[in-house]
Amino acid sequence: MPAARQQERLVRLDDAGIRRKGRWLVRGVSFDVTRGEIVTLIGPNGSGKSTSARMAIGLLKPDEGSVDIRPGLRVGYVPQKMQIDRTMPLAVERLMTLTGTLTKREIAAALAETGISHLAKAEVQDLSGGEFQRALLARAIARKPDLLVLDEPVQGVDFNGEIALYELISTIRDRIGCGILLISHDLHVVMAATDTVICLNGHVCCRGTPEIVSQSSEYQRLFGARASGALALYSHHHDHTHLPDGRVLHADGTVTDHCTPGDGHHHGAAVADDHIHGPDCGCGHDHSRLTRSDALQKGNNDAR
Ligand SMILES: Nc1ncnc2c1ncn2[C@@H]1O[C@H](COP(=O)(O)OP(=O)(O)OP(=O)(O)O)[C@@H](O)[C@H]1O
Repeated sequence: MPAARQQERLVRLDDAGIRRKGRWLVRGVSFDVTRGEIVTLIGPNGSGKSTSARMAIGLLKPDEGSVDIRPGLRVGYVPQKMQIDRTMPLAVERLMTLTGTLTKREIAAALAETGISHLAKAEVQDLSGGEFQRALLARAIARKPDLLVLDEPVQGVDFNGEIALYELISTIRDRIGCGILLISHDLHVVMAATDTVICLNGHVCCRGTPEIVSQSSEYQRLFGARASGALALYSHHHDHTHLPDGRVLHADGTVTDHCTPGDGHHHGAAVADDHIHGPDCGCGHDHSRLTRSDALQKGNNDAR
C-alpha cells in the first residue's frame, strides 16, 4: 500500500465525552485510527469502550470535544450484541444481506475470506460461537469498509479459535487495507494483533505500542513467562477509583463528581484483574496507595 494512503486518517476523537443522566460515561477520549492500523480499546467492564467506539463511527454525538470522521467513510461494524431471533430460520447467506444488498460474488468472497464458504446455506442458529463470529465478520467486510469496528469479536470462542480470529483480522487488514478499531477483553492475545493499545477507564488511562510495553522491566517482573498479552498496560500506578455511583475517589481521599484527563491513572479497578495489592504481592507497586477494597469502603463511608 502506498505510504500516503497508509497515513490516511479515517477518524479522530479529540477530548470527546458522552454525558447521560448527569454522569459522564466517558470523557477526554482522544485517539486516531489511520488506514492500515489496528487500534485496540481495552479496559474493565463499563469503562466506556463501546461508547467510545460508537462515537468513532458517528452513532453517538459527543457532548463535548469533537469527532472527525473522514467524509464518505465506509464502516463495517460488528456490535457487541446482535438482536437475532434464534427461532426464525435464517441462512448465513441471508444474514449477509440483512442490512443491504450484496452481489452473489461479494457474498461468496466474504465467506471465503473468513473461511466459512461451506456454511453459506447453514442456519445461523446451528452455528458454533466461532462460526457465528466469522459470519458477522464476513458481513462486516463484504462491502470492503475503510474502517472495521469489532466490538469483542472473539466472544464465545475458545483459545485456539481466538488466535485464529485475530490472525484473520490482521489478514483482512492487510488485504483490504482498512483501519480496524477493536474492543477486546482478551488481553493475552490482543498484544500480538495490535498497533496501538488504548486503555480506557472512563477516560484514556494510558496508551502505547504493545512492543514498548511488553519490553518494560515491570512487565517482565509482573507477568514473566505467562505474559503474552496486554496485561502490562494494567501495571501502571493508578491514583483514583471510580465509585459505584459514578463519582471519583482520589488518592488524597477527596471525592468529586467526575475525573478529568489530567487526573492520572486509576487505582485498583484495572489492576484487580490479577490481585489486590498487599505487602507481599511482589508486583512492585507503591503499597502506600489504597487497595481497591479500601478505596471502595472509604468512598461508601464518605457517601453516607
Ligand atoms: N444510554 C446510556 N445511558 C446511561 N448510561 C449508559 C448508557 N449507555 C451506556 N451507559 C453506561 O456507560 C458506561 C460505559 O458503557 P460501555 O458500554 O461503553 O462500557 P464498556 O467498556 O464497553 O463495557 P463492557 O466491557 O462491559 O462491554 C457503563 O457504565 C454503562 O452502564
